[in-house]
Amino acid sequence: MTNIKAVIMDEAAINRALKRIAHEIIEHNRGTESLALVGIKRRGVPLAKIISNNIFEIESVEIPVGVLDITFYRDDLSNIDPMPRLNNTEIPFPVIDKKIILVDDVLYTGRTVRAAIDAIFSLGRPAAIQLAILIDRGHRELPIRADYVGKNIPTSQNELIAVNLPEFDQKTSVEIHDIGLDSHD
Ligand SMILES: O=P(O)(O)OC[C@H]1O[C@H](OP(=O)(O)OP(=O)(O)O)[C@H](O)[C@@H]1O
Ligand SMILES: O=c1cc[nH]c(=O)[nH]1
Repeated sequence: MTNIKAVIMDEAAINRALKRIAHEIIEHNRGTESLALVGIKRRGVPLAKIISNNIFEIESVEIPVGVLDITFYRDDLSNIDPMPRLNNTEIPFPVIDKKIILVDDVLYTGRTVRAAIDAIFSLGRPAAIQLAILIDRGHRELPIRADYVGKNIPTSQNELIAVNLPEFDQKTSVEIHDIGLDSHD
């Protein structure tokens, strides 16, 4: 059971961050040439679509959105493989020579993003891969960093970041939860 400790971003704050990220992507890449977005399921997908819509509002250019489904592979009900694996890919464009912007809701250990980078390279050689994240909560276990960050939220290991989006959660917010690991200290 987790307890909500605080609401860190409301809908307006999330929308502002995603508009800023759209501007930063355009600025960093000096336009939209060769850009493509890839959302990591589940919550990275609606975020990638919002960023694509925001870029359209700014530049009147449609940036394609692909989907990667990466989950922690379980070999039984108790053991979780330390490396997340690719389940499914819906990338409706060639990745060769594209500047791919990976999009996810939370960056934590970096293992999901590592699997996503592997998945992209298995499809071809992109010109570049960049990373857009709504929340960077720290605790990286791999040398991975985001190029575009909605908000940095320093956390402890006994906290959890919950990104709520209407597609899955019937609300739009970012919450910090206590997962109660300290309850017996
Ligand atoms: O940096 P990492 O340690 O890999 O953690 C980050 C990942 O964890 C969450 O996914 P989750 O497996 O909870 O699935 P969800 O997107 O369906 O919430 C989140 O959406 C990221 O994809
Ligand atoms: O706090 C976390 C860590 C990984 N994934 C999440 O969605 N939240």
